[in-house]
Amino acid sequence: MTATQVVDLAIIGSGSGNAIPDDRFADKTLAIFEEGVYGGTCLNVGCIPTKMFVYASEVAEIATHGARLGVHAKVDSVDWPGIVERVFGRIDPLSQGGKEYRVDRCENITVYDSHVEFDGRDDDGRYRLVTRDGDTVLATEVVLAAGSRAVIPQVIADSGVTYHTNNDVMRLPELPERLIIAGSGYIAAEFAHVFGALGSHVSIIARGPALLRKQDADVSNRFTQVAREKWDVRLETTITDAEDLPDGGVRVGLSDGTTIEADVLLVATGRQPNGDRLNLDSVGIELDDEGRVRCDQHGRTAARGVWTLGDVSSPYQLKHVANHEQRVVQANLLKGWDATDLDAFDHRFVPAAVFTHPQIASVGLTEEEALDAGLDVAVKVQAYGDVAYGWAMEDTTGFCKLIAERGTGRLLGAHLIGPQAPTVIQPVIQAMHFGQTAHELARGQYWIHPAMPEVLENALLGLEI
Ligand SMILES: Cc1cc2nc3c(=O)[nH]c(=O)nc-3n(C[C@H](O)[C@H](O)[C@H](O)COP(=O)(O)OP(=O)(O)OC[C@H]3O[C@@H](n4cnc5c(N)ncnc54)[C@H](O)[C@@H]3O)c2cc1C
Ligand SMILES: NC(=O)c1ccc[n+]([C@@H]2O[C@H](COP(=O)([O-])OP(=O)(O)OC[C@H]3O[C@@H](n4cnc5c(N)ncnc54)[C@H](O)[C@@H]3O)[C@@H](O)[C@H]2O)c1
Repeated sequence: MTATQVVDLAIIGSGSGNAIPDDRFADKTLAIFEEGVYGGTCLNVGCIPTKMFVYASEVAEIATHGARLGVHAKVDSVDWPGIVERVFGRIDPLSQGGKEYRVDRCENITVYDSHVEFDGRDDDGRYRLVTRDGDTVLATEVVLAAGSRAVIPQVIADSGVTYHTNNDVMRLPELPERLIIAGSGYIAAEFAHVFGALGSHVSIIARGPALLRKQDADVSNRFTQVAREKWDVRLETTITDAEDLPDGGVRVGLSDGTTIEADVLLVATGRQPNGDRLNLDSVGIELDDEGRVRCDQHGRTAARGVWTLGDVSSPYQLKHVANHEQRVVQANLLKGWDATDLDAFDHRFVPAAVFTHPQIASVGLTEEEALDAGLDVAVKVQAYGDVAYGWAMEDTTGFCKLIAERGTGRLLGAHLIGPQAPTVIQPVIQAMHFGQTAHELARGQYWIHPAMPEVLENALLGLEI
């Protein structure tokens, strides 16, 4: 089909962007463009499937290490195709159903299964959007919700070696015996756990001196130490060359002169916003130095009527942030570009978690950031092993690190590594948002005994503020 359609609102990207149209948009005509799988990264190739794999790996990890609790269990076998089927047997119908809902049941919405780019504006000032399939849509307003994509280091791209990313590694036909992971951030840490716990031999190639270096230094160092005990971790090392092996598998050469052979190479070296593939110049929208679409706190770009949200523009590549920004932009679309009461992005206390093993969660400033900001800080590190539930688990590596301002007791940051860290941290996120001090959080409520959050309670009480 090639046609020209005129709409009130065009949305580029069906991830967080797909949540914008609701009943309040029933009187508007809309177009949604999606060049990939409907529903975007989180649903199809990101948060949700990865965590479904992580949970299976967690079960394997616990079984494998039961002996220290007196439970002698072992993992007899891993049914990788069965796990893949379980995960995508649930996810694929959700994606398909989401698309069918928009196509079949939303009369005011047209879905275009194609890459789209801007081609300036027409004489009436409407944005001209042209798809790769040859359709043209003229839109009064546009939302950029185009997300991000995996960055492939030049040396890997140029080598011609077969590599995988998060887009396809979860659909491998069989569990690889040996896996090489390039990168040492979120995705590397999560997939190392997924494949390592299920039985793959994992090699991580990290160019820096530690894994997860954006975390607080104590967390990054502890994680690196734990990781080195179970995976082949190569620090301060880069890939210098790579090739497919004649009988299958890959070989990579490293900067220290060694080589590694494996069945699969996974690239996890960061994600780049997709704004560079939208021909934004034609409508006067700029990217910042990190390649993100520039916008104000209300999600407005420099082009009147063009809004933006999520990975394509946000400083945080996280789904809960994309969802928040989507709600802000959705509200502002309804209020109108010039409204004086526009909603604003709230990026003050953005939490994040890495679902690796041990789990990691953080919110607020690292100790280094707090000191660099010139704050007078109190720091308390409390081991999971100091509280009753930690004893129950025989935990020896987990801890909770809190950073607060001396004098006021204002909570500045929390960094946890250990079982259920993403759940245990939530009271700190809440306290920071609602302005509760460390003392109020510690003593203004009950803490269930002897539950894991007691590690947080004890850390709060231990802060010398
Ligand atoms: C492996 C992995 C695990 C993750 N795990 C977590 C997690 O546990 N927790 C968390 O908070 N975050 C996680 N994230 C990050 C999270 O997935 C993203 O921050 C979030 O999905 C971004 O949403 P979005 O709506 O901005 O973009 P997306 O969901 O990526 O949607 C953008 C859509 O736009 C489409 N598109 C782009 N350009 C065009 C174009 N020109 N024309 C047509 N269509 C276009 C794309 O195909 C895509 O479907 C993870 C990411 C990855 C990769
Ligand atoms: N649990 C979660 O919330 C979750 C999970 C996965 C991904 N994500 C999001 O997706 C983003 C992307 O994940 P990611 O792990 O790809 O990125 P990342 O930014 O977390 O880590 C990128 C890693 O790649 C390394 N790197 C970058 N360029 C390199 C190069 N040329 N050669 C070698 N190493 C290189 C970096 O040093 C770093 O270790 C994350 O930043 C995060 O926001 C979130």
